[in-house]
Amino acid sequence: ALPQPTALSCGYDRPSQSPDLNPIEHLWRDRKMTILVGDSGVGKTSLLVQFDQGKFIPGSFSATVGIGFTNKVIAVDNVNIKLQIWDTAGQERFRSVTHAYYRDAHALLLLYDITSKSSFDNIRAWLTEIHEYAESDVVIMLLGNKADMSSDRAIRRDEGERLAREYSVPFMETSAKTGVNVDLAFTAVAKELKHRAVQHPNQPKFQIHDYIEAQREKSGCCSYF
Ligand SMILES: Nc1nc2c(ncn2[C@@H]2O[C@H](COP(=O)(O)OP(=O)(O)OP(=O)(O)O)[C@@H](O)[C@H]2O)c(=O)[nH]1
Repeated sequence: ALPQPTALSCGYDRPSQSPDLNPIEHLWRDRKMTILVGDSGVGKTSLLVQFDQGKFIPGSFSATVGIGFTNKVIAVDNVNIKLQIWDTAGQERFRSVTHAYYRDAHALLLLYDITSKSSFDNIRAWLTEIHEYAESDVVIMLLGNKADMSSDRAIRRDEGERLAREYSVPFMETSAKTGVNVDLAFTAVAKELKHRAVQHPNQPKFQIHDYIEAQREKSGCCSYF
């Protein structure tokens, strides 16, 4: 049995699949499980707090213990997509706990810290784990967090882009502190999940790239590829 959620917990009900519901109603009922993963300290909890509450709590770093989740509803083309976002502990000693959740994940946001070379170098190992434990059609997005700390940057943007391209996953740099690209990252995931569930349930496709591109053209906002 999976351990109960700890921090951020606000109740968990499994999606129910009633045959007399149309696909849109199923979407409303279903919660799309999205998991934040990456080394300890890259900013997973901070990213979720910024997305959920629109704030950044500076100060001392307190590592997540175990795993917890929060629910968010994102309107995508008049359909409400419920994301159940799980914040995992990056520390090695909790790794076996988080592996158990990969299998049920619809989406994974994989973070590194642009000021930490080791967190970037470990992305390949994270991707290996994801491919081992998660479903093959899981939506994966690579995020280079702490984009506000450009003076301490250890990983150039193009290095992040290159790695993402190598694994065919979308990429952007985010800042949990300033909020840059935070909403966009979660919205892009929600759009992709809606696209897969409603329009092409059997043909997963990274429409997410197109969406990010369109947003960039509209606002000039985003660091992406
Ligand atoms: N400047 C800056 N600091 C950040 C950002 N995101 C997180 N931090 C800081 O980095 C430290 C670690 O952030 P957390 O969100 O706790 O990291 P985590 O990935 O959840 O760590 P674990 O729970 O151990 O896996 C904290 O001191 C945060 O304030 C960011 O975008 N910019």
